Amino acid sequence: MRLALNNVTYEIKGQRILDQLSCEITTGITYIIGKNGSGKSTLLKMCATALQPTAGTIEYTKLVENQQTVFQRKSLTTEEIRRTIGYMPQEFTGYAELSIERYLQYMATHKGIPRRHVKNIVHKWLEETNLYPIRRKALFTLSGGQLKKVGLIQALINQPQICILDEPFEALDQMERYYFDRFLRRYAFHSIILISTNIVEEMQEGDVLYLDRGWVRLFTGLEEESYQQVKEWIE
Ligand SMILES: Nc1ncnc2c1ncn2[C@@H]1O[C@H](COP(=O)(O)OP(=O)(O)OP(=O)(O)O)[C@@H](O)[C@H]1O
Repeated sequence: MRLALNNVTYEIKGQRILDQLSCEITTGITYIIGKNGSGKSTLLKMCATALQPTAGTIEYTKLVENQQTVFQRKSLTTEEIRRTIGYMPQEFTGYAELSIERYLQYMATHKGIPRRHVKNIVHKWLEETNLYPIRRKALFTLSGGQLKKVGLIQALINQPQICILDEPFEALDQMERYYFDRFLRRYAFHSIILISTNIVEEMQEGDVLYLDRGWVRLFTGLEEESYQQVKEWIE
């Protein structure tokens, strides 16, 4: 799977938020970083097909084998992208009146997990993220960290090939961050994972897309030198 941004520009109310952004992103973790208001959430919404660029294109392609057994790149349609994506927006709320368990079972079914497996899969996630004891609480009664975990689970539950997570670790404690981070790291071998963050300490090895008025710098492998550089930009 490959994601290509080609001169992506986004304007709203006369303000240019992203200016001719171009880069290619493949499987693995890519951190989207930048100061407050630099356009991280806007970019992620566009990658999740929730917003359209004002100009330029966002293209997902995957390798498919044709009848002559030759591999070719095929562009995914919007429908195919939506079926392939797990997205957690920054302001995730889910269906506020549903309980955690009902909501996750609903999402798992909606995302195509066979009904006979749904209960077990949801049960496992609830146990592993310490949400099991409060599984019957309605989403609107949850704390910020509890809701964030539900948001992450719904995005990851069907192991999507594209995960788009907007500030996923905000409000999580150290152990919970560690749990999701370990999961994403394993998962990054076969999926594109986009994570926006303002916290450089959260970043592990990965690529970095730095948004600064349309400038883009992409690092492959986050080594000590690049890590320090990223810290300087953010501060
Ligand atoms: N609906 C809107 N109307 C007007 N301006 C908007 C709208 N949505 C976003 N913006 C502006 O676009 C810019 C980028 O917003 P965005 O939320 O993408 O930034 P961000 O990098 O995710 O910020 P943060 O780190 O604070 O979450 C901001 O200046 C914001 O005020």
